[in-house]
Amino acid sequence: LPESMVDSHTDPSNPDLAATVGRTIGILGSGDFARSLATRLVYSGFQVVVGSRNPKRCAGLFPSAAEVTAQVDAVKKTNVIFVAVFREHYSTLCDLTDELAGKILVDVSNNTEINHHKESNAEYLASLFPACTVVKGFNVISAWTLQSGPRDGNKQVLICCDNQEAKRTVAEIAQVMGFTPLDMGSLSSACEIENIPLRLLPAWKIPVFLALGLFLCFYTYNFIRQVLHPYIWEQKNKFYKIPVEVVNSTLPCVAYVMLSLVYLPGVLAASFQLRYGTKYRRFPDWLDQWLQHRKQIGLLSFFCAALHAVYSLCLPMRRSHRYQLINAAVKQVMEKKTDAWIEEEVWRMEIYVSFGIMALGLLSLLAITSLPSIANSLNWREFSFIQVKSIFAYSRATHHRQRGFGPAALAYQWVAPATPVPRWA
Ligand SMILES: NC(=O)C1=CN([C@@H]2O[C@H](COP(=O)(O)OP(=O)(O)OC[C@H]3O[C@@H](n4cnc5c(N)ncnc54)[C@H](OP(=O)(O)O)[C@@H]3O)[C@@H](O)[C@H]2O)C=CC1
Ligand SMILES: [Cu+2]
Repeated sequence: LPESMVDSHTDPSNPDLAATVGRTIGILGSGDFARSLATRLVYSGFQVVVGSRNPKRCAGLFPSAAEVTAQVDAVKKTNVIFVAVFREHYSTLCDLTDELAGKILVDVSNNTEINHHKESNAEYLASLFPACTVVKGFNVISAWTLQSGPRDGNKQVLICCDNQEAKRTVAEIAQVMGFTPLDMGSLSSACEIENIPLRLLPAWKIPVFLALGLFLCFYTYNFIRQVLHPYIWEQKNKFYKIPVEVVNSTLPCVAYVMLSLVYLPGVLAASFQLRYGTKYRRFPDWLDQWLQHRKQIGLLSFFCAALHAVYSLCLPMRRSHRYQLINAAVKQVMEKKTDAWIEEEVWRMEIYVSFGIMALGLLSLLAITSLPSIANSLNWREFSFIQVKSIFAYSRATHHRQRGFGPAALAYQWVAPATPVPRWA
């Protein structure tokens, strides 16, 4: 598992950090990424020298504090060089082999397809320049993020390299730029790091399929009950219920089951830990996976509940509802009844609607506090106050505090992962 490099470097008075500022950093290439990187580095207090094949043409595009020169000159002036060039053009840099010898090259490149090439871009660069130390990093950061400054949800820079010293240097640069460096180990992890920006919402795949599956099951059940059964046994045509009413009775079922699936793995994890008497034993893989998907499952549950609320609000807008109302009124007139008020029914509905609104309110609170930017602004007690006490009895919560971060605390968290996973995952 990735080990965060932050802890040992967070101290701003750290002499290593102070030494990085004011240092010269080189960039090869003058494209979007190079420009954003140069801007960020200049803001962060570094000297920047950009090496371009055509320095005159692109000098105006860079901040004035950055020096734009020929590739050879730029390389000579610094020991750390970001290669902001596509993989396809790495070989054109071979003219610089002598000047580059002994320096740190940072490979920031991405691919257009997962596992497109046999070896990762970084390993390819390392094979072209055996006398250099290649560090993989920054590819998970977009040019836009670089330019606008690191934001909460997108702060981590994954770094890997075979040389500890070089990795440390690049990690320090990332830190001065306001990012959170994350040590991903040796250069052989580069392939994994290069695949990250290409994955489409990896954490959402299982939860989305789960939600769809549940929806399908409940929809079929509700369809049989509300439409098919009356049709077969009473010859009543209720097919108009398919688009709204059946969907509306399906959504809360999905929301409830999903919400219980958010809390169930915590309980299982707690029993697992109690059974083995330790929290230092790994959970089985399926449980680990499940624990890590709780946030997405919870948010999908909220999504279904929110849709259910909108559908419910729209129920009286339908023409079918209007006809039913008129028919009932006509029927009542024919029966010469003047008052249709049934006290019990009225109370049932009032309470029913009120509870529904409150449940949705609580669920929104859970969903909002599970967003990283908000969860980060709460401390552990505040977080558990909202996540735990808004739902469970206070006695359970005091029980957690005695157990610290042990099994019981785990049981009721919605989002905190059992194992440290990178934020972007
Ligand atoms: N754009 C983004 O958001 C991100 C980009 N990256 C990576 O950064 C790298 C650069 O991307 P980006 O800046 O967007 O690309 P651009 O096409 O905008 O820039 C590429 C630059 O490469 C330089 N270059 C050097 N040698 C050659 C050559 N032989 N043929 C063509 N160009 C050459 C050129 O600069 P000059 O003419 O001055 O020599 C050119 O400006 C890529 O590897 C990309 O995967 C990674 C993360 C995000
Ligand atoms: Cu409801």
